[in-house]
Amino acid sequence: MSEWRDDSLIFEAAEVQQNGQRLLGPITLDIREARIAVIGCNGAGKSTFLRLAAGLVGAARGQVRISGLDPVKEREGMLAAIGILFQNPDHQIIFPTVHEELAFGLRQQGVNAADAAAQVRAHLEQEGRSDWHDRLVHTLSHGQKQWLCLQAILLMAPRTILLDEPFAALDLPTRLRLARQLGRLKQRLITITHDPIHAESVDRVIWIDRGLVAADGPPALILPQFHAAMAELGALDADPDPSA
Ligand SMILES: Nc1ncnc2c1ncn2[C@@H]1O[C@H](COP(=O)(O)OP(=O)(O)OP(=O)(O)O)[C@@H](O)[C@H]1O
Repeated sequence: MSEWRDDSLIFEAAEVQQNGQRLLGPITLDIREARIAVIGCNGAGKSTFLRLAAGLVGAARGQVRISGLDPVKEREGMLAAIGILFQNPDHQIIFPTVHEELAFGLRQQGVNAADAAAQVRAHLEQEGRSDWHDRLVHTLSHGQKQWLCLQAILLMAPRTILLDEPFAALDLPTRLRLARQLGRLKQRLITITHDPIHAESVDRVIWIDRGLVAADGPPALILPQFHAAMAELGALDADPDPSA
């Protein structure tokens, strides 16, 4: 990552709209830290924010620049710049077998078929899951599919990895293993998390509320405000009426 001259993620008054309705923004952020947590309530706009960063949705207004590139227009450049792990692995998986799924991203990055196959074998072996090579993806559990999707991204080694609640469906040993694996990575990680302990360990916390950045800064500053607001909401029997 350090060899790359510009690994910034810049959002300039960026807005996401759906059928003329604003889902997110305007958001203005300049992200250069290595470990970022994105926090907020259900429906706040966290996944939409990751999708905007990955170029899966375009900015209806304003702009997004990943390493200086427009993530919607520069799809090829994005393969090395950014990878995203969706909340639901079924939205991500394309191929019927584990080895095909793992090799796909590498092939997209221009690795030849033989080298991609060798890398996949070596990776599964290193993870102690060589027996998964020919497994049919539809026979995997939800958590196993999520693990597979993450391994596919790790094989591609993009400079920034976007993770939408990566631990949500994982059992404890896999979660601990994965946390260690992620902790060792040189890449930037931007993680949507509801886990307060994880959020405490990052360089920067971005709190999204009703499609806007409610607060942004070091965890020691942001998390006490966030937890106080969440405790207040949790004390109510229902969310406040947004139209009131
Ligand atoms: N394609 C869409 N069409 C209409 N509304 C959408 C669409 N995608 C998301 N939304 C709405 O945008 C808002 C933000 O959704 P988003 O998935 O980004 O929230 P989130 O913070 O990731 O929530 P959660 O923690 O529940 O995963 C929600 O109100 C959601 O209903």
